[in-house]
Amino acid sequence: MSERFQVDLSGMVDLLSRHLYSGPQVYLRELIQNAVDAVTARAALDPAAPSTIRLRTGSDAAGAATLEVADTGVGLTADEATELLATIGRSSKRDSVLGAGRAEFIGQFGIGMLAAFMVAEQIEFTSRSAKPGAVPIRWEGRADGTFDVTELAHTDAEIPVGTTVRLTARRDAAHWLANETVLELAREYGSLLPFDVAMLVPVDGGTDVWRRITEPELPWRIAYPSGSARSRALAEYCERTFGFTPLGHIDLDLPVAGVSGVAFILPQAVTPGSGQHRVYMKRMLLSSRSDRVLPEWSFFTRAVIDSDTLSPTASREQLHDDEILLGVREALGEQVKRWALDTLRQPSQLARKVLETHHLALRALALTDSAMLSLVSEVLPFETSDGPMTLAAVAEQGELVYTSTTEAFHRVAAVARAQGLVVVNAGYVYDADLLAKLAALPGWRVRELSSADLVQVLGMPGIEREMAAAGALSTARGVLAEADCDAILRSFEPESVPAVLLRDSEGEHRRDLDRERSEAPDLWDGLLDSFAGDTHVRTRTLVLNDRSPVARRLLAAPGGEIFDAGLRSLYLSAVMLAGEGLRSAESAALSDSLGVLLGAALESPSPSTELPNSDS
Ligand SMILES: Nc1ncnc2c1ncn2[C@@H]1O[C@H](COP(=O)(O)OP(=O)(O)OP(=O)(O)O)[C@@H](O)[C@H]1O
Repeated sequence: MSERFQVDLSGMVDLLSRHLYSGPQVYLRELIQNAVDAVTARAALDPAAPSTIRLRTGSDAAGAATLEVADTGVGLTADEATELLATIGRSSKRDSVLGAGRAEFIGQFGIGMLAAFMVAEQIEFTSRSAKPGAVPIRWEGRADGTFDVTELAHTDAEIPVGTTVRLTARRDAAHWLANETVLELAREYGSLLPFDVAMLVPVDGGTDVWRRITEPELPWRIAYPSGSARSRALAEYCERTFGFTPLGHIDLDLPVAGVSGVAFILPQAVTPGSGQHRVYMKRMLLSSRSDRVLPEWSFFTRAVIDSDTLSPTASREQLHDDEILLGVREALGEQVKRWALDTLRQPSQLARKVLETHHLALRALALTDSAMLSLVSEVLPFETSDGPMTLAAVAEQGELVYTSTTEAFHRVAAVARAQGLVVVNAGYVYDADLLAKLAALPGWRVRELSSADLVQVLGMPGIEREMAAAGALSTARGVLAEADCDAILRSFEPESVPAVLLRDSEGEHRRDLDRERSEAPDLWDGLLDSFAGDTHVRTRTLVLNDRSPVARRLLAAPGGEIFDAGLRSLYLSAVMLAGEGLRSAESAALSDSLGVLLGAALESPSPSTELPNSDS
């Protein structure tokens, strides 16, 4: 003879609460959802039937907390109660006979009732089925896995069609049935349900009043006299729901997939990857922190989405990651992009605020889409050596040259500016990738700055100056070799910058020198050799500025301790100017060099600092 599996109820409840649900609070969602499904099933049989759900907390004779959820739904006969309520995994909503119109139901797994045992010692159903002539019944189930069903001899008026589920709290879970907790949870899960759901709550003066939990219509579907009235109402809804006043909103609508909603634009910048959207399934909250319904780059919004078609996981707290979800995510992402393309190109206060606040998100978005990339190039200001400019404006002037690190940008910005060369700082997150993508678009000439670019724009000093400084430069190269740094002389604006440091990791400078040497007349050979004699390719080059009085004075000074200290000071301030920061040995070297310079200056005070002779 074949036997049936035995199920240990407390083991099942433990399994659900620890491994399936995020916590005991979901018990209320399951109860409300069963009531909603029952009301939906009755409406399918009789569209004129009442459809209300009422919640009421209290306590029993022994003082244990209780909660009643009463619905005017389809109800249960004694046989159905025995079969459906006491069989784990059995659901009327998958049944071809009982589940007429089943696509309308939220429940489907037949395990939701078990969630009530996470907080209840006992669950009691008092129900009258909508079937003609049905006798009211009471089903009592206990946490130890036992249950009773009794038929009641009550009149229709005493027990109308529908079901009242009454939970008696477990001693350690009474707080889950407290009035304010139930009210908060009911609002969280059920506020968008298309039914009249109300709860009895105490008000000042000791009386109880029925408070409606549900909003009359999906907030984004309500008709308003004007667009601005609608925007205001949606902003208020956002404040109630998310606790922030949005910069604006984006309507989301995918009728083919039964998906609609609204994405609110956050008033502050947020870090990428923090998608926390509210997802409703047939208008019952599924998740308040979903990152699946919109693409990752839409982290500058918080969306509220309702769906008829997406599938929940069994915990009903996540979306099933299937093809439909993938399609919905992509299509909703397209709607966000379309909004950005339409709104941000036109100058408006909203466009300005969104660009200012969410430029990072827009950069992330531009990486995924070439239309967005060209939008970003037209509207987002980037840091350039000529102040903030859009990439399109930079490109208008010719080739777009950029540095891929902020350090490199700082190293060259002042000098580039003075030579009229516009350099874009692409050192911030996403920017170098953006420029690389832009380079692949037709009509764009984009290139990373090489030190050859700068060496080219820095003017050569006159031949006499080269000759005069050759010895000092050679000494300087000897001193800087300790820092793996080369030294050259150029003449450039601004004269207030005595020296700049170029990073030359790929040896561009070396190639540059080779090229110059091959093109130079004989007269230059010796000079250039004095730079290039050492075959070791230095990683950096200190470019001394022949227009700077400081650099000129140094090059005119005799070699020795003071020359070395002056050169090291120039080198280390160029390192700092490049935004590299000093290592501890370098700080010590700077301090030593300044000590030498100060010492020399104090030992031989210049005539101008001498006090005037009192006799004269
Ligand atoms: N308020 C109610 N009115 C009428 N029938 C109910 C009610 N609550 C539960 N039932 C019946 O009990 C069955 C089991 O409910 P349960 O919540 O365990 O599963 P479900 O709602 O079918 O699926 P899910 O696990 O997805 O919630 C339901 O299918 C339904 O037939």
